[in-house]
Amino acid sequence: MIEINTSRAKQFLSEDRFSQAYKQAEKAFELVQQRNGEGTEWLGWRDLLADPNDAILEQIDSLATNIREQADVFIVCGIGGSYLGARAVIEALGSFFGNDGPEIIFAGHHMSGKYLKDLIGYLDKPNKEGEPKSVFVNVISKSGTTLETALSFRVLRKWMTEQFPEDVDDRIICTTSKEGGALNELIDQHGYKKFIIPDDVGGRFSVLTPVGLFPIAVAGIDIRTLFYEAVSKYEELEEDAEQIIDYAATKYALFDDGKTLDVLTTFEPQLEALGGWLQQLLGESEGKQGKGMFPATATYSTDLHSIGQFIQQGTRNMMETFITVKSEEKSITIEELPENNDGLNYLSGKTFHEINTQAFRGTLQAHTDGDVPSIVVSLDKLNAQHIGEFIYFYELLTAVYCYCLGVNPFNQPGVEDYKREMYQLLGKH
Ligand SMILES: O=P(O)(O)OC[C@H]1O[C@](O)(CO)[C@@H](O)[C@@H]1O
Repeated sequence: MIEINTSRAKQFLSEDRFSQAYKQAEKAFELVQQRNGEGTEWLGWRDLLADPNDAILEQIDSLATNIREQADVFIVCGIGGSYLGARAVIEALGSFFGNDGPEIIFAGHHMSGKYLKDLIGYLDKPNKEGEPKSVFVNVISKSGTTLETALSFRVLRKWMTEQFPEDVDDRIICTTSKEGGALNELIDQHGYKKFIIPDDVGGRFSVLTPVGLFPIAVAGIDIRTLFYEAVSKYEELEEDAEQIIDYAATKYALFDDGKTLDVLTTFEPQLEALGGWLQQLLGESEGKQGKGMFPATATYSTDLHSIGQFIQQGTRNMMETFITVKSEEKSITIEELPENNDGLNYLSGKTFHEINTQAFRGTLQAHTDGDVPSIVVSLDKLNAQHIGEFIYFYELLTAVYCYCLGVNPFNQPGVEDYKREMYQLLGKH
Protein backbone atom coordinates (compact mmCIF):
# COMPACT_ATOMS: atom_id res chain seq x y z
CA MET A 1 0.00 0.00 0.00
CA ILE A 2 1.16 3.52 -0.76
CA GLU A 3 0.54 6.22 1.81
CA ILE A 4 0.88 9.88 0.93
CA ASN A 5 1.34 12.52 3.59
CA THR A 6 1.07 16.09 2.34
CA SER A 7 0.78 17.75 5.75
CA ARG A 8 4.38 19.01 5.82
CA ALA A 9 3.78 20.70 2.49
CA LYS A 10 0.36 22.14 3.29
CA GLN A 11 1.66 23.87 6.39
CA PHE A 12 3.48 26.22 4.01
CA LEU A 13 0.35 27.00 1.97
CA SER A 14 -2.49 29.39 2.73
CA GLU A 15 -5.93 27.77 2.89
CA ASP A 16 -7.03 29.92 0.03
CA ARG A 17 -4.21 28.93 -2.29
CA PHE A 18 -4.69 25.24 -1.51
CA SER A 19 -8.45 25.30 -1.98
CA GLN A 20 -8.07 27.04 -5.39
CA ALA A 21 -5.52 24.43 -6.39
CA TYR A 22 -7.77 21.64 -5.15
CA LYS A 23 -10.59 22.78 -7.41
CA GLN A 24 -8.16 22.90 -10.31
CA ALA A 25 -6.93 19.37 -9.54
CA GLU A 26 -10.50 18.05 -9.42
CA LYS A 27 -11.08 19.46 -12.90
CA ALA A 28 -7.73 18.12 -14.08
CA PHE A 29 -8.64 14.62 -12.91
CA GLU A 30 -11.91 14.86 -14.82
CA LEU A 31 -9.97 15.84 -17.95
CA VAL A 32 -8.00 12.61 -17.67
CA GLN A 33 -10.98 10.45 -16.80
CA GLN A 34 -13.30 11.91 -19.40
CA ARG A 35 -10.56 12.12 -22.05
CA ASN A 36 -11.12 15.81 -22.63
CA GLY A 37 -7.62 17.16 -22.04
CA GLU A 38 -4.80 17.96 -24.44
CA GLY A 39 -2.98 14.89 -25.74
CA THR A 40 -5.91 12.62 -25.00
CA GLU A 41 -4.84 10.31 -27.84
CA TRP A 42 -1.94 9.25 -25.53
CA LEU A 43 -4.01 7.69 -22.78
CA GLY A 44 -3.16 4.10 -23.75
CA TRP A 45 -1.24 3.61 -20.45
CA ARG A 46 -4.66 3.76 -18.73
CA ASP A 47 -6.47 1.63 -21.28
CA LEU A 48 -4.04 -1.24 -20.94
CA LEU A 49 -4.91 -1.43 -17.24
CA ALA A 50 -8.64 -0.97 -17.82
CA ASP A 51 -8.64 -3.90 -20.20
CA PRO A 52 -5.65 -6.13 -19.42
CA ASN A 53 -4.30 -8.37 -22.18
CA ASP A 54 -3.15 -11.49 -20.39
CA ALA A 55 -1.93 -13.09 -23.63
CA ILE A 56 0.87 -10.52 -23.86
CA LEU A 57 1.98 -11.21 -20.30
CA GLU A 58 2.00 -14.91 -21.18
CA GLN A 59 4.15 -14.32 -24.27
CA ILE A 60 6.56 -12.14 -22.32
CA ASP A 61 6.84 -14.67 -19.50
CA SER A 62 7.47 -17.59 -21.79
CA LEU A 63 10.22 -15.89 -23.83
CA ALA A 64 11.77 -14.51 -20.64
CA THR A 65 11.86 -17.95 -19.03
CA ASN A 66 13.54 -19.32 -22.12
CA ILE A 67 16.18 -16.62 -22.08
CA ARG A 68 16.78 -16.98 -18.35
CA GLU A 69 17.67 -20.62 -18.99
CA GLN A 70 20.15 -19.84 -21.75
CA ALA A 71 21.68 -16.42 -21.20
CA ASP A 72 24.71 -15.33 -19.24
CA VAL A 73 24.11 -11.73 -20.25
CA PHE A 74 20.95 -9.91 -21.36
CA ILE A 75 21.52 -6.48 -22.86
CA VAL A 76 18.74 -3.90 -22.77
CA CYS A 77 19.48 -1.36 -25.49
CA GLY A 78 17.28 1.74 -25.15
CA ILE A 79 17.13 5.30 -23.87
CA GLY A 80 14.70 7.45 -21.83
CA GLY A 81 11.35 5.74 -21.38
CA SER A 82 12.70 2.76 -23.28
CA TYR A 83 14.94 1.70 -20.40
CA LEU A 84 14.41 3.80 -17.27
CA GLY A 85 11.31 1.93 -16.09
CA ALA A 86 12.89 -1.51 -16.49
CA ARG A 87 16.07 -0.38 -14.73
CA ALA A 88 14.03 1.18 -11.91
CA VAL A 89 12.04 -1.99 -11.19
CA ILE A 90 14.97 -4.37 -11.64
CA GLU A 91 17.16 -2.37 -9.24
CA ALA A 92 14.36 -1.81 -6.73
CA LEU A 93 13.53 -5.50 -6.49
CA GLY A 94 16.86 -7.18 -7.19
CA SER A 95 19.98 -7.69 -5.17
CA PHE A 96 22.79 -5.16 -5.19
CA PHE A 97 25.22 -7.94 -6.06
CA GLY A 98 25.07 -11.23 -7.93
CA ASN A 99 21.42 -11.62 -8.93
CA ASP A 100 20.17 -15.05 -10.02
CA GLY A 101 19.74 -15.50 -13.74
CA PRO A 102 21.40 -13.54 -16.52
CA GLU A 103 23.35 -10.43 -15.80
CA ILE A 104 21.30 -7.47 -17.07
CA ILE A 105 23.35 -4.75 -18.75
CA PHE A 106 21.96 -1.47 -20.09
CA ALA A 107 23.28 0.07 -23.29
CA GLY A 108 22.06 2.48 -25.95
CA HIS A 109 21.39 5.23 -23.39
CA HIS A 110 24.33 7.46 -24.32
CA MET A 111 27.01 7.81 -26.96
CA SER A 112 30.08 6.67 -25.08
CA GLY A 113 32.31 4.68 -27.42
CA LYS A 114 34.39 3.69 -24.42
CA TYR A 115 31.34 2.15 -22.77
CA LEU A 116 30.61 -0.01 -25.81
CA LYS A 117 34.25 -0.97 -26.22
CA ASP A 118 34.49 -1.94 -22.57
CA LEU A 119 31.19 -3.81 -22.85
CA ILE A 120 32.37 -5.81 -25.85
CA GLY A 121 35.67 -6.51 -24.10
CA TYR A 122 33.65 -7.87 -21.18
CA LEU A 123 31.36 -9.92 -23.41
CA ASP A 124 34.41 -11.41 -25.13
CA LYS A 125 35.64 -12.85 -21.84
CA PRO A 126 34.47 -16.39 -21.02
CA ASN A 127 31.73 -17.08 -18.47
CA LYS A 128 32.30 -18.73 -15.06
CA GLU A 129 32.44 -22.16 -16.68
CA GLY A 130 35.20 -20.96 -19.00
CA GLU A 131 32.90 -21.01 -22.04
CA PRO A 132 31.98 -18.15 -24.39
CA LYS A 133 29.25 -16.00 -22.83
CA SER A 134 25.72 -16.61 -24.08
CA VAL A 135 24.32 -13.16 -24.89
CA PHE A 136 20.85 -11.91 -25.85
CA VAL A 137 19.98 -8.35 -26.85
CA ASN A 138 16.63 -6.61 -26.42
CA VAL A 139 16.64 -3.42 -28.46
CA ILE A 140 13.85 -1.09 -27.43
CA SER A 141 12.92 1.98 -29.45
CA LYS A 142 9.43 3.15 -30.21
CA SER A 143 10.57 5.34 -33.08
CA GLY A 144 13.23 2.86 -34.12
CA THR A 145 15.47 5.77 -35.02
CA THR A 146 16.78 7.29 -31.76
CA LEU A 147 20.49 7.84 -32.44
CA GLU A 148 21.97 6.67 -29.13
CA THR A 149 20.07 3.39 -29.27
CA ALA A 150 20.39 2.82 -33.03
CA LEU A 151 24.16 3.38 -33.04
CA SER A 152 24.78 1.14 -30.04
CA PHE A 153 22.56 -1.52 -31.57
CA ARG A 154 24.54 -1.35 -34.82
CA VAL A 155 27.76 -2.09 -32.92
CA LEU A 156 26.19 -4.80 -30.76
CA ARG A 157 24.51 -6.44 -33.76
CA LYS A 158 27.85 -6.71 -35.55
CA TRP A 159 29.42 -8.33 -32.49
CA MET A 160 26.45 -10.68 -32.08
CA THR A 161 26.60 -11.70 -35.76
CA GLU A 162 30.28 -12.56 -35.50
CA GLN A 163 29.89 -14.29 -32.18
CA PHE A 164 26.74 -16.32 -32.89
CA PRO A 165 26.75 -17.01 -36.64
CA GLU A 166 24.34 -19.95 -36.22
CA ASP A 167 21.53 -18.40 -34.24
CA VAL A 168 22.13 -14.65 -34.00
CA ASP A 169 18.61 -13.85 -35.23
CA ASP A 170 17.12 -15.82 -32.31
CA ARG A 171 19.20 -13.84 -29.84
CA ILE A 172 17.90 -10.41 -30.80
CA ILE A 173 14.48 -9.32 -29.62
CA CYS A 174 13.04 -5.99 -30.72
CA THR A 175 10.48 -3.89 -28.90
CA THR A 176 9.14 -1.20 -31.19
CA SER A 177 6.07 0.30 -32.84
CA LYS A 178 3.75 -1.85 -34.89
CA GLU A 179 4.93 -0.26 -38.13
CA GLY A 180 7.55 2.10 -39.50
CA GLY A 181 11.08 2.95 -38.38
CA ALA A 182 14.40 1.36 -39.24
CA LEU A 183 13.96 -1.33 -36.60
CA ASN A 184 10.89 -2.74 -38.34
CA GLU A 185 12.90 -3.02 -41.56
CA LEU A 186 15.56 -5.04 -39.75
CA ILE A 187 12.86 -7.23 -38.20
CA ASP A 188 11.46 -7.94 -41.68
CA GLN A 189 14.93 -8.78 -43.02
CA HIS A 190 16.08 -10.99 -40.14
CA GLY A 191 12.91 -12.35 -38.59
CA TYR A 192 13.82 -11.07 -35.12
CA LYS A 193 11.24 -11.68 -32.42
CA LYS A 194 9.18 -8.58 -31.78
CA PHE A 195 7.12 -7.00 -29.03
CA ILE A 196 4.87 -4.10 -29.97
CA ILE A 197 4.71 -0.77 -28.15
CA PRO A 198 1.13 0.49 -28.46
CA ASP A 199 0.88 3.66 -30.54
CA ASP A 200 -1.08 5.45 -27.83
CA VAL A 201 1.52 4.92 -25.06
CA GLY A 202 4.42 7.39 -24.91
CA GLY A 203 7.91 6.23 -23.91
CA ARG A 204 7.86 7.54 -20.36
CA PHE A 205 4.46 5.93 -19.70
CA SER A 206 5.47 2.56 -21.17
CA VAL A 207 6.95 0.56 -18.29
CA LEU A 208 3.82 -1.61 -18.01
CA THR A 209 4.02 -2.56 -21.72
CA PRO A 210 6.61 -5.01 -23.12
CA VAL A 211 9.10 -2.10 -23.02
CA GLY A 212 9.50 -2.57 -19.29
CA LEU A 213 7.83 -5.91 -18.63
CA PHE A 214 10.07 -8.05 -20.84
CA PRO A 215 13.43 -7.04 -19.29
CA ILE A 216 11.78 -7.12 -15.85
CA ALA A 217 10.61 -10.70 -16.50
CA VAL A 218 14.09 -11.70 -17.73
CA ALA A 219 15.39 -10.40 -14.39
CA GLY A 220 13.12 -12.98 -12.72
CA ILE A 221 10.59 -10.51 -11.29
CA ASP A 222 6.94 -11.51 -11.13
CA ILE A 223 5.44 -9.28 -13.84
CA ARG A 224 1.90 -10.46 -13.19
CA THR A 225 1.95 -9.16 -9.64
CA LEU A 226 3.55 -5.92 -10.80
CA PHE A 227 1.02 -5.46 -13.60
CA TYR A 228 -2.12 -6.55 -11.76
CA GLU A 229 -1.29 -4.41 -8.72
CA ALA A 230 -1.12 -1.47 -11.10
CA VAL A 231 -4.53 -2.60 -12.40
CA SER A 232 -5.88 -2.62 -8.81
CA LYS A 233 -4.49 0.84 -8.18
CA TYR A 234 -6.11 2.01 -11.41
CA GLU A 235 -9.48 0.62 -10.30
CA GLU A 236 -9.14 2.07 -6.80
CA LEU A 237 -8.29 5.55 -8.09
CA GLU A 238 -11.11 5.49 -10.65
CA GLU A 239 -13.51 4.98 -7.74
CA ASP A 240 -11.90 7.46 -5.40
CA ALA A 241 -9.19 9.82 -6.64
CA GLU A 242 -8.85 11.84 -3.43
CA GLN A 243 -5.23 10.67 -2.91
CA ILE A 244 -4.24 11.90 -6.38
CA ILE A 245 -6.25 15.10 -6.30
CA ASP A 246 -4.83 16.10 -2.92
CA TYR A 247 -1.26 15.38 -4.06
CA ALA A 248 -1.63 17.16 -7.42
CA ALA A 249 -3.28 20.13 -5.71
CA THR A 250 -0.49 20.37 -3.14
CA LYS A 251 2.25 20.21 -5.76
CA TYR A 252 0.46 22.67 -8.01
CA ALA A 253 -0.17 25.11 -5.14
CA LEU A 254 3.53 24.97 -4.24
CA PHE A 255 4.44 25.72 -7.85
CA ASP A 256 1.95 28.59 -7.83
CA ASP A 257 3.63 29.82 -4.65
CA GLY A 258 7.03 30.03 -6.38
CA LYS A 259 8.56 26.60 -5.88
CA THR A 260 10.48 25.67 -9.00
CA LEU A 261 12.37 22.58 -7.88
CA ASP A 262 11.14 19.24 -6.57
CA VAL A 263 13.92 17.18 -5.01
CA LEU A 264 12.90 13.53 -5.25
CA THR A 265 14.71 11.80 -2.43
CA THR A 266 14.97 8.35 -0.95
CA PHE A 267 16.87 6.76 1.88
CA GLU A 268 16.99 3.47 -0.04
CA PRO A 269 19.88 3.30 -2.53
CA GLN A 270 18.08 0.58 -4.48
CA LEU A 271 15.43 3.19 -5.31
CA GLU A 272 17.89 5.53 -6.97
CA ALA A 273 16.86 4.30 -10.42
CA LEU A 274 13.18 4.67 -9.52
CA GLY A 275 14.01 8.33 -8.90
CA GLY A 276 15.51 8.42 -12.42
CA TRP A 277 12.30 6.99 -13.89
CA LEU A 278 10.22 9.52 -11.98
CA GLN A 279 12.53 12.31 -13.05
CA GLN A 280 11.86 11.61 -16.74
CA LEU A 281 8.14 11.04 -16.16
CA LEU A 282 7.71 14.40 -14.45
CA GLY A 283 10.41 16.34 -16.29
CA GLU A 284 9.40 15.54 -19.87
CA SER A 285 5.74 15.93 -18.96
CA GLU A 286 5.64 19.19 -17.01
CA GLY A 287 8.67 21.12 -18.22
CA LYS A 288 7.23 23.17 -21.06
CA GLN A 289 5.79 26.61 -21.81
CA GLY A 290 8.14 28.06 -19.20
CA LYS A 291 6.42 26.08 -16.44
CA GLY A 292 7.02 23.18 -14.10
CA MET A 293 9.26 22.23 -11.20
CA PHE A 294 12.64 20.85 -12.12
CA PRO A 295 12.69 17.26 -10.81
CA ALA A 296 16.05 16.74 -9.15
CA THR A 297 16.99 13.47 -7.47
CA ALA A 298 19.00 12.70 -4.37
CA THR A 299 19.83 9.51 -2.50
CA TYR A 300 20.18 9.86 1.23
CA SER A 301 21.90 9.62 3.51
CA THR A 302 24.77 9.67 0.94
CA ASP A 303 23.71 13.01 -0.55
CA LEU A 304 23.05 14.61 2.83
CA HIS A 305 26.84 14.75 2.93
CA SER A 306 26.98 16.64 -0.38
CA ILE A 307 23.88 18.64 -1.39
CA GLY A 308 22.17 18.37 2.00
CA GLN A 309 23.67 21.70 2.99
CA PHE A 310 22.04 23.41 0.02
CA ILE A 311 18.66 21.84 0.68
CA GLN A 312 18.81 22.94 4.32
CA GLN A 313 19.92 26.52 3.79
CA GLY A 314 20.29 27.40 0.08
CA THR A 315 17.87 29.27 -2.21
CA ARG A 316 14.35 28.66 -0.90
CA ASN A 317 12.73 27.65 -4.19
CA MET A 318 12.34 23.96 -3.55
CA MET A 319 10.02 21.32 -2.28
CA GLU A 320 11.03 17.78 -1.46
CA THR A 321 9.39 14.43 -2.12
CA PHE A 322 10.56 11.67 0.20
CA ILE A 323 10.05 8.12 -1.05
CA THR A 324 10.31 5.87 1.96
CA VAL A 325 9.98 2.18 2.72
CA LYS A 326 8.53 1.14 6.07
CA SER A 327 10.07 -2.28 6.51
CA GLU A 328 13.08 -4.06 5.17
CA GLU A 329 13.35 -7.81 4.83
CA LYS A 330 17.13 -7.98 4.84
CA SER A 331 18.83 -5.88 7.42
CA ILE A 332 21.79 -6.14 9.75
CA THR A 333 21.45 -5.75 13.50
CA ILE A 334 24.21 -3.83 15.24
CA GLU A 335 26.03 -6.07 17.69
CA GLU A 336 27.31 -4.95 21.06
CA LEU A 337 31.12 -4.89 21.34
CA PRO A 338 32.55 -5.47 24.84
CA GLU A 339 35.25 -2.85 24.36
CA ASN A 340 32.96 -0.30 22.61
CA ASN A 341 36.08 1.27 21.14
CA ASP A 342 34.15 2.87 18.27
CA GLY A 343 31.60 4.30 20.72
CA LEU A 344 28.67 2.79 18.82
CA ASN A 345 27.24 0.52 21.52
CA TYR A 346 24.41 2.99 22.04
CA LEU A 347 23.06 1.60 18.75
CA SER A 348 23.42 -2.07 19.59
CA GLY A 349 20.28 -4.11 19.05
CA LYS A 350 19.05 -1.72 16.38
CA THR A 351 18.93 -2.64 12.70
CA PHE A 352 20.40 -0.54 9.91
CA HIS A 353 16.83 0.00 8.73
CA GLU A 354 15.80 1.40 12.12
CA ILE A 355 18.79 3.72 12.15
CA ASN A 356 18.07 4.77 8.55
CA THR A 357 14.47 5.50 9.53
CA GLN A 358 15.66 7.85 12.27
CA ALA A 359 17.95 9.52 9.73
CA PHE A 360 14.86 10.06 7.56
CA ARG A 361 12.79 11.47 10.45
CA GLY A 362 15.61 13.76 11.50
CA THR A 363 16.07 15.01 7.94
CA LEU A 364 12.35 15.56 7.46
CA GLN A 365 12.22 17.68 10.61
CA ALA A 366 15.39 19.60 9.77
CA HIS A 367 14.22 20.35 6.22
CA THR A 368 10.79 21.41 7.48
CA ASP A 369 12.54 23.77 9.90
CA GLY A 370 14.62 24.96 6.94
CA ASP A 371 11.39 25.95 5.13
CA VAL A 372 11.35 23.12 2.62
CA PRO A 373 7.78 21.85 2.09
CA SER A 374 7.74 18.04 1.87
CA ILE A 375 5.48 15.31 0.60
CA VAL A 376 6.15 11.90 2.12
CA VAL A 377 5.34 8.79 0.09
CA SER A 378 5.57 5.54 2.05
CA LEU A 379 5.64 2.03 0.68
CA ASP A 380 5.07 -0.80 3.17
CA LYS A 381 7.81 -2.92 1.61
CA LEU A 382 9.84 -3.17 -1.53
CA ASN A 383 8.06 -5.81 -3.57
CA ALA A 384 6.42 -6.16 -6.99
CA GLN A 385 3.03 -5.37 -5.49
CA HIS A 386 3.95 -1.97 -4.11
CA ILE A 387 6.14 -1.00 -7.04
CA GLY A 388 3.24 -1.84 -9.41
CA GLU A 389 0.96 0.47 -7.44
CA PHE A 390 3.62 3.14 -7.29
CA ILE A 391 4.10 3.15 -11.07
CA TYR A 392 0.45 3.72 -11.92
CA PHE A 393 0.03 6.19 -9.06
CA TYR A 394 2.79 8.42 -10.43
CA GLU A 395 1.66 8.08 -14.05
CA LEU A 396 -1.78 9.35 -13.08
CA LEU A 397 -0.39 12.00 -10.73
CA THR A 398 1.79 13.31 -13.55
CA ALA A 399 -1.14 13.62 -15.95
CA VAL A 400 -3.40 15.32 -13.38
CA TYR A 401 -0.71 17.71 -12.12
CA CYS A 402 0.27 18.68 -15.70
CA TYR A 403 -3.34 19.53 -16.50
CA CYS A 404 -3.35 21.74 -13.37
CA LEU A 405 -0.33 23.54 -14.85
CA GLY A 406 -2.14 23.85 -18.18
CA VAL A 407 0.41 21.85 -20.17
CA ASN A 408 0.05 18.77 -22.36
CA PRO A 409 1.55 15.94 -20.26
CA PHE A 410 2.19 13.67 -23.22
CA ASN A 411 4.38 15.52 -25.70
CA GLN A 412 8.04 16.57 -25.52
CA PRO A 413 8.54 19.18 -28.23
CA GLY A 414 11.68 20.51 -26.54
CA VAL A 415 13.57 17.23 -26.96
CA GLU A 416 13.37 17.70 -30.72
CA ASP A 417 15.46 20.89 -30.50
CA TYR A 418 18.68 19.17 -29.46
CA LYS A 419 18.07 16.41 -31.98
CA ARG A 420 17.65 18.93 -34.80
CA GLU A 421 20.84 20.82 -33.90
CA MET A 422 22.82 17.59 -33.47
CA TYR A 423 21.63 16.06 -36.76
CA GLN A 424 22.52 19.27 -38.57
CA LEU A 425 26.05 19.18 -37.14
CA LEU A 426 26.35 15.50 -38.04
CA GLY A 427 25.26 16.18 -41.62
CA LYS A 428 22.11 14.04 -41.59
CA HIS A 429 20.07 14.48 -44.77
O1 LIG B 1 11.85 4.78 -27.82
P1 LIG B 1 12.52 5.83 -28.61
O2 LIG B 1 11.71 6.23 -29.79
O3 LIG B 1 13.91 5.40 -29.01
O4 LIG B 1 12.66 7.12 -27.73
C1 LIG B 1 13.37 7.11 -26.52
C2 LIG B 1 13.11 8.28 -25.65
O5 LIG B 1 13.46 9.47 -26.32
C3 LIG B 1 12.50 10.47 -26.10
O6 LIG B 1 11.74 10.63 -27.24
C4 LIG B 1 13.16 11.76 -25.76
O7 LIG B 1 13.91 11.66 -24.60
C5 LIG B 1 11.68 9.94 -24.94
O8 LIG B 1 10.44 10.48 -24.88
C6 LIG B 1 11.70 8.47 -25.19
O9 LIG B 1 11.36 7.80 -24.03
